Amino acid sequence: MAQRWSISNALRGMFQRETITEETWEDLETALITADFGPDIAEEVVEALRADVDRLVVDDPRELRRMLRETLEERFAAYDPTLTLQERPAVILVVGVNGVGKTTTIGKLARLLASHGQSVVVGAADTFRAAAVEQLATWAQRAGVEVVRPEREGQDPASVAFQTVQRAQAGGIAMCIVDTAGRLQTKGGLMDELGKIRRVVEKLAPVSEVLLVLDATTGQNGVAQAQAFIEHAGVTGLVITKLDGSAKGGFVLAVQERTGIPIKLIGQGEGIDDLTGFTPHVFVEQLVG
Ligand SMILES: Nc1nc2c(ncn2[C@@H]2O[C@H](COP(=O)(O)OP(=O)(O)OP(=O)(O)O)[C@@H](O)[C@H]2O)c(=O)[nH]1
Repeated sequence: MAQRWSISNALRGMFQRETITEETWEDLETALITADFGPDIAEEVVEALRADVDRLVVDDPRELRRMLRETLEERFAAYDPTLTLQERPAVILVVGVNGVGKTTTIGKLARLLASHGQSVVVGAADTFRAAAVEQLATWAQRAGVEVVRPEREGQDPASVAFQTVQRAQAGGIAMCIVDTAGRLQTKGGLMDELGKIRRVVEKLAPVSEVLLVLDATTGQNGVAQAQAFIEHAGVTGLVITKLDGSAKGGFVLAVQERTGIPIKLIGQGEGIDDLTGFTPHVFVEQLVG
């Protein structure tokens, strides 16, 4: 089944024509803008392909499809999507605004790492809401990994993060994933708290990854969210969630290029197995069809 974010349907008419015409280019630009690549990237892609088509004297739209895949794949692959988890323990902080899917992503990631034979502990440094702690504990149980809870409601999140890393070190646990409370990128005090969590954790161990979770359905607004987190939390990778509910496959490229931070994981569903690494080749095959 075609992914909802695929632009293959939008491109269908274009590839059914016998030759490449002016309408072909208009259709392509519209398809790219509709998919939320943003006007700048859409224009750049169309211009680059136009130049190649002229230079190589191509007039078969099927050849243009192949060239479109290549151009997009090259742009997607300009960043390294590999998670850097060599430290022991490898500490991963997960940050983002409210409701983007942080806790769900942690459950899925814990499962993914555990299925590769890694021991994992997750820490509930979202101490504002008791329900958030329980939600994380439920995911940990599903993933078959340990959880460190706050000792009391409202405990300093940095101290829960600290205790989670201590637990990993004491138990020889390889991976330590810390959940943080959702926060609006405009709330300065809460953003500073992320810096504190990081500094406190670093007293024990280096932070291997700071993953910023972005909801694909928010589109270009996600870029503004990303900038503030990048400034305050030293983000090393992006996780794009809810792509299954989005028609905005182009957002993935736009956010990566505008922030300069690689996409490392993609969430496409609410189930525990609905998280994958980001593979530009596979993504573009599905995107262009
Ligand atoms: N369709 C879909 N839903 C998702 C995905 N990831 C998360 N969700 C849903 O998004 C909602 C919010 O997810 P949470 O994991 O609670 O989000 P959070 O960022 O931890 O939320 P706060 O702790 O309130 O900031 C839940 O209903 C999840 O099931 C995804 O990839 N696809």
